[in-house]
Amino acid sequence: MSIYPVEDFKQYWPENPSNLKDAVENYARGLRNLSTTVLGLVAEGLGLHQNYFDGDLSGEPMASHINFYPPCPDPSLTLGLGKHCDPGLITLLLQGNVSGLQILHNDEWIAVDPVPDAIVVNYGHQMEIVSNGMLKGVNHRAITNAEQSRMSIATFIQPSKEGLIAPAEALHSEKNQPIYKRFHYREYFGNYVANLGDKEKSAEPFLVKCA
Ligand SMILES: O=C(O)CCC(=O)C(=O)O
Ligand SMILES: [Fe+2]
Repeated sequence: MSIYPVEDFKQYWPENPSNLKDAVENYARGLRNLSTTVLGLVAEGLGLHQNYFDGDLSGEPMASHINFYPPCPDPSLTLGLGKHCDPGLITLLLQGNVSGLQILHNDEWIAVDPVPDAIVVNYGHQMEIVSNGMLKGVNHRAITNAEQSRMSIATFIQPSKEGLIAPAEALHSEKNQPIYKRFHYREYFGNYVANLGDKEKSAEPFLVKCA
């Protein structure tokens, strides 16, 4: 569901339970502040201006996916959510207290176990592109377990669809050429959906090819 800007979406949220709208509003505002803080710190860490990710680069309305994974009698037979990389800049993930998230690192799936009240920050694919490959959009998936159901809420911070994406100028040079061309996020996103979240296939048309 779309959660931010609150004024644009509050009218569409369910009326029941009666405290839901206020709870979602608090959550949405809190997550927006958190995302601004995190993106400011990441920008600084990359040597960019603290406001680099403000505006179009994080301008898409914030949407939350509420994922519910029922217990699965034989988890070896199915995944809760298959391997993918989130498309945007960062994803803020609340994963409750049941394990299930795994990230792919050096061809190995590694569990990211929940920490009480903590929010996981995953880099999305646009972060990799804007940082010209310095940061990596993380491939991840969710597994099921036989005993407990699991719920997670993933909130996506993404560029506006008409926003222009390109490696930040300060992060490439004569020696360190840009890996990606400039493109509109809309073009990427269409490709992402068509390729079911596959990073390499989604970015293929936007790669700078060496002659
Ligand atoms: O359930 C999880 O931990 C992961 C959810 C996720 O990756 C997503 O909604 O994009
Ligand atoms: Fe994801």
